[in-house]
Amino acid sequence: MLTKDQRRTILGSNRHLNRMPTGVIDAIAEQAEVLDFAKGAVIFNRKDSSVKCYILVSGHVSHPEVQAAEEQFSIARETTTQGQLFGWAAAVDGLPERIISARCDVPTRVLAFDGKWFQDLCRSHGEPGLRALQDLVRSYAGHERKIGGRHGWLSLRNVQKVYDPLGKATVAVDGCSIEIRPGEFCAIVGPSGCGKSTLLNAVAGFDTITDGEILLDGECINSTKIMPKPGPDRIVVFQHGALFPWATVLENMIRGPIVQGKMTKAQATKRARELLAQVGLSTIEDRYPAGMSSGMCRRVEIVRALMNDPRVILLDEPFRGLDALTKTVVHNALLDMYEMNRKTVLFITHDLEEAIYLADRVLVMTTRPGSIKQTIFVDLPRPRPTELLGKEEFLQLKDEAIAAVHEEAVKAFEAGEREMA
Ligand SMILES: Nc1ncnc2c1ncn2[C@@H]1O[C@H](COP(=O)(O)OP(=O)(O)OP(=O)(O)O)[C@@H](O)[C@H]1O
Repeated sequence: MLTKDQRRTILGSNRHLNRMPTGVIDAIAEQAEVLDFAKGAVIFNRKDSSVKCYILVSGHVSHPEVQAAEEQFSIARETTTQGQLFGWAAAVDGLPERIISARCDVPTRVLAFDGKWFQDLCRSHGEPGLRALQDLVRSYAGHERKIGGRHGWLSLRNVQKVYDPLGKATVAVDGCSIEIRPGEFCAIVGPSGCGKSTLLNAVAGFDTITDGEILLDGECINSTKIMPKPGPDRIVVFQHGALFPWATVLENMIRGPIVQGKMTKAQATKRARELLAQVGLSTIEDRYPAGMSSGMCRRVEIVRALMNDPRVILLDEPFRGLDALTKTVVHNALLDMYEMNRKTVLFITHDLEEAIYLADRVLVMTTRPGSIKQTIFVDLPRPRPTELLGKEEFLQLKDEAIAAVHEEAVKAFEAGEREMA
């Protein structure tokens, strides 16, 4: 069972509810029922006259009627993030017909409350409550982008990349499609050479693609028709540190936004200090990279990535080569940063344990030419304590990932043998 405090925390993680008067969250925490559904169960279907609202606690829910095109800015095809609200459509007066079904893809837990009661509750909190309810409806019903909602929707559609050095074509990636929702933490794993970095470089705008398209918040950022370019909306953190050795931590943090003309020195310094304080690094602002451990440097790089308020953070094996203990520290630093800022994260790694510990969803790639072979939904609640690494539910997901990657690694090895023969 969930305690009232736990319910409050989950409800408070919904940014719309969080903007309403605190009485709203308290009242829902009081009223809501905790419901558990098995894999495959239907929470409601579109013919239902149910007027319940649901908040996801854990699990994964699909809404099959939502079309890919609408998904871009409107109702989600999936409910995957803790605190996400669904099922509201039938409950809200005056909303255009948009009643969808909800089916559980994995065992799912929700907080359920009566929709009409919820509307009245918002009204009873007066004008601010009503306005917040209208915002909530508008944003979930298709105007999220127009009202300046959350950014960072990444769509890779049928992406292909053929490298052609000296005329010997290498098809690195083919038919690769991925949708990453704003604020989702998505990890990509796969055998060596399957095209992970190729995908990340294409999203970052460092390289072209030979077919398909990549969109960020609906805008095409890479296709055969446009020349991709990197931008401050996509920040990359690489395996090999990229701090300026001649600059202090603070100078490293503020340099980018100042050079790009995005902030004055005073603004950048203020922002940098806020971010360093958020992750407990205030005391090291005058240190130089050479005087810091590699783990500490990596933590600074992660917070530096937030300076420009990017839409997406791209991490290419950022922790490769760190020892196990340091990895634990940087993982927790990354999770803290993610909890506080909820940016869309695309994380590439060989380390399956790391992928599951950090991500909401782990995508396993096939051997080259790479495409998505399997999706592993990591329905483990956040925040994630280190003890989770030994828990049965964690180990099961890890086994699933190991089996999927191993199969592909064997194929890659056999293909390599054939190429050598
Ligand atoms: N610039 C390039 N020119 C030619 N081939 C390339 C180039 N970059 C990558 N490749 C090839 O494309 C394939 C995918 O490479 P990529 O680096 O994306 O794989 P990866 O999954 O990130 O590998 P790893 O896990 O080993 O880092 C590999 O066969 C690689 O040799």
